[in-house]
Amino acid sequence: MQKYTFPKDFIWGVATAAYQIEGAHNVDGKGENIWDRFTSIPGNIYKNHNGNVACNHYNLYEKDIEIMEELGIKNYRLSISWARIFPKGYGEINQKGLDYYKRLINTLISKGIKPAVTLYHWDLPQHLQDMGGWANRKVIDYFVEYAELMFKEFGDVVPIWITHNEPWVVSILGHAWGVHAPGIKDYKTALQVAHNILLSHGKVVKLYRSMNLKGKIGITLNLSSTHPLTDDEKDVRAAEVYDGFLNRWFLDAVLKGTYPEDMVKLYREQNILPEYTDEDMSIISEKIDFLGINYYTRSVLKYDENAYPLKASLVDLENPKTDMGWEIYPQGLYELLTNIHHNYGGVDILITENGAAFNDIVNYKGKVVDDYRIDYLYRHLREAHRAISEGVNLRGYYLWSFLDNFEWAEGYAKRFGIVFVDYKTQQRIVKESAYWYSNVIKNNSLCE
Ligand SMILES: CO[C@H](O)c1c[n+]2c([nH]1)[C@H](O)[C@@H](O)[C@H](O)[C@H]2CO
Repeated sequence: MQKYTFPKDFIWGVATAAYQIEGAHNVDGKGENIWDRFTSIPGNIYKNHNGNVACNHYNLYEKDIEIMEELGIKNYRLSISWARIFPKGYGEINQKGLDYYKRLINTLISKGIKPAVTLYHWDLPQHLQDMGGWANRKVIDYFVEYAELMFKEFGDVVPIWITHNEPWVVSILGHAWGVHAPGIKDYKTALQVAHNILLSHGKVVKLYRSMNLKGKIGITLNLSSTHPLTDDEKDVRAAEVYDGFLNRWFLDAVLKGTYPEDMVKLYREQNILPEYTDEDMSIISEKIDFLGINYYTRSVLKYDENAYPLKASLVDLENPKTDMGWEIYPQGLYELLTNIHHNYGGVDILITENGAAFNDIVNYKGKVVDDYRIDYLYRHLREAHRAISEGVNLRGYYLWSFLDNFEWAEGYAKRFGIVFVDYKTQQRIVKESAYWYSNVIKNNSLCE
């Protein structure tokens, strides 16, 4: 039987995010955030679901951490809800919110589970949105103030920090396509938001360095290997442009301190280029300790004369898909990892999200036999191992997600968890994929 062993100190973890699991949306002094507001508007979310209760992790975190401990999970990526700490986004601190995260993080550490904290996973305090949100450069300063408090409170016990989760999703889905909070549909605003988020990232990295903290800090980008539908030069160009739009705009800014020239030219021609300075770019590219990558699927592109602003459209192929409709394409992870390794100086990489939604059911024995998810995870970890064997500095993998949770615009209709959540009873059922992953962690290897 073929065995694929990972490096000795490889980080095996699971991931979640505050708004998707905590619930307690207006409890203990938490301020309103943009997802509380966005989900309260009928029509925005599948069946008007919201995160008001979610997995009730705010109250059940000890039970959830016990499950992690039983599974031998030693690393947990979580996010902090900014509005629980600063209800208005700045100024007055909500001590009960701070105390919750102290309890949560101390419980993890007491169980030997290392936290990796995402400072921003999409849940901007609504008060800041009311002043323009990320399109307003002032919000950058408030993010730095929030980060500084988090570093002061938890900097000595949290070894891994992620400034932002997926600036592309925040900017494009939230400010160009309008399908995420705050529901704006304007590309110029979206690209200015992306820039301001990247600038806030760089400022927080500089702050972290100035505080002489001993952990590692990075940013998480959602990346996807891009493929032309055909070898027609128009399709090839469409894939290149989409690669610039999704991947290179962010990778080049963070790791090279420049925006890619082809995209600057395109955005300038479309009059959607953000305002920025050379100093901004220098700050944005402050050296990071790792690049976080969220990978789920590849992107196949075709030329489309009518597609604004890229003249490129995603193609939906008739290939095996997850419940999200995303093609299952494990080799795309290998392509991405090797491309980044070769094009961006061998930066250390953490896969901060990879996983799959499937239509899980609880069988007559009360079990969730999610073999499809095990197959997805196996195939992607196999590609990760291939990349490592070819020299890629891949240091860890956080599975998305520990719990079934609120899947943004899809509400609770999509289950990504390795632990099933019955939202009516809040009962947890450990899925077969969790036991499988527990073995991978224990053996630090994949077995065919
Ligand atoms: C194209 O997928 C994105 O990279 C992506 C997928 N996902 C994400 N980003 C977010 O970081 C999570 O909050 C989602 O729950 C998760 C599953 O949808």
